[in-house]
Amino acid sequence: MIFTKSEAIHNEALKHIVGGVNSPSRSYKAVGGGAPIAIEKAEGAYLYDVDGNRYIDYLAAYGPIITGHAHPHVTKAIKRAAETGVLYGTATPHEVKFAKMLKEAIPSMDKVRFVNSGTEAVMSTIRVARAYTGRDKILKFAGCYHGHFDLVLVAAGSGPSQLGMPDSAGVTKSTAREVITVPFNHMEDFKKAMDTWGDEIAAVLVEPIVGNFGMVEPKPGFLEKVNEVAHNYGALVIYDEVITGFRFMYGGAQNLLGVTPDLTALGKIIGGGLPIGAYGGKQEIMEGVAPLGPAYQAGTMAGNPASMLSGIACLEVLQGKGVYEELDRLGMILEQGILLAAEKYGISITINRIKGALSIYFTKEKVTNYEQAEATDGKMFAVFFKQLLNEGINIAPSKFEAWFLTTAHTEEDVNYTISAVEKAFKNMK
Ligand SMILES: Cc1ncc(COP(=O)(O)O)c(C=O)c1O
Ligand SMILES: N[C@H](C=O)CCC(=O)O
Repeated sequence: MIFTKSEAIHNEALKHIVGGVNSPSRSYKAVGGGAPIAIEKAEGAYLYDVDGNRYIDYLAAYGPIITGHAHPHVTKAIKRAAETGVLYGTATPHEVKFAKMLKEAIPSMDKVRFVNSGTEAVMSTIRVARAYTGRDKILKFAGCYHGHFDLVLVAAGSGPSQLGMPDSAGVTKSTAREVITVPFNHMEDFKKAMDTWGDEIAAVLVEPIVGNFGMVEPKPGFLEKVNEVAHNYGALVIYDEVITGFRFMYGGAQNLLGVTPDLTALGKIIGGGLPIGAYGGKQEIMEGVAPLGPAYQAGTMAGNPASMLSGIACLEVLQGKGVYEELDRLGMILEQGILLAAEKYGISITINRIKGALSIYFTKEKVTNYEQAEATDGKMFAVFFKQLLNEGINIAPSKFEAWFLTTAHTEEDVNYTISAVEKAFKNMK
């Protein structure tokens, strides 16, 4: 494959955009460097770069594109928004319709608020939890990524970990002191931390199914116990469902797992590809938000009609019969095909898959927490990434990010992908 034009664009980007990328996760630094592919257009399961190469896309823009690129129903909604004015700074019927849809899908949210990103959604839940409890500290789990505001850039997974900087510079020591970090899936450490700081903790923040050091499920009973212990100490529980919301079923991971938080943060999928975030929770907690309560949170672009209409359209597609069953079915074919290929060429891998989302770790060991994910072979991953790219398969340039199937992927796409993986493993053995 030739990447000449992508390289030229990257060289130009380096002169004008920090690191040549608008989010560090997009850089190829963790996979040996090089120019990220520059995309000209996308349709369905495919990306087309400026050099004329086509890729089967499992990045899905880090998750939001669950209906595939330029899905006609979503595109129609975005066109409608463009034609009727994209921002009014007033109330709209769309935001009410969408809020109702979210509440019906995720019943733990009595009231919601729209914001513009997952970062904002999580940040707001923390402010609301602090306002409600009158406490300052939060507890998070190592390797979980919750956006790029100061408080959660401590032991963060995803992009920060990919670049070897889970604790960002620029976060003050006093901010870092407000965050307690414990390993995911480790109840003893969690209990110990709560016994020590429980009375000062406003909220326990958790990705109920982790998506930022690969896909990692909670051990049976873990989240139930987190709820019990947190509530015993008067702390709230916040689920960051920015990745997991509407990923595995119509609703959140909380619906799938049958555990309920006090507050939920959403993003990604609910915007149908346009910028969005939302948060919600129990009425008495949410009514602490301005203008009803003392916790201030605002936004010029919040609830903008384009994101609302796009999000509604995306959820309408996801309401279709058999959508999630098909994502699961294709996910299973992909998982089994890759495992067989690995066995054939003696490559040690572990796959964590939940329905249509999966991660491939270069290790023989199980991966249930961040430490284990970090210990997996990054060099092997880097080679794998480049091999796949050359075969026309686009995944995230990081061993910590997941593969996402979309409603646009076909069995043919998946079978082609398996053959590309097989070729890659053959070259890597
Ligand atoms: C679980 C989780 N929370 C929060 C965020 C932040 O969302 P955004 O990038 O939209 O600010 C992300 C991804 O970036 C995420 O994966
Ligand atoms: N893993 C992150 C979110 O899920 C990736 C998004 C980004 O950092 O740009």
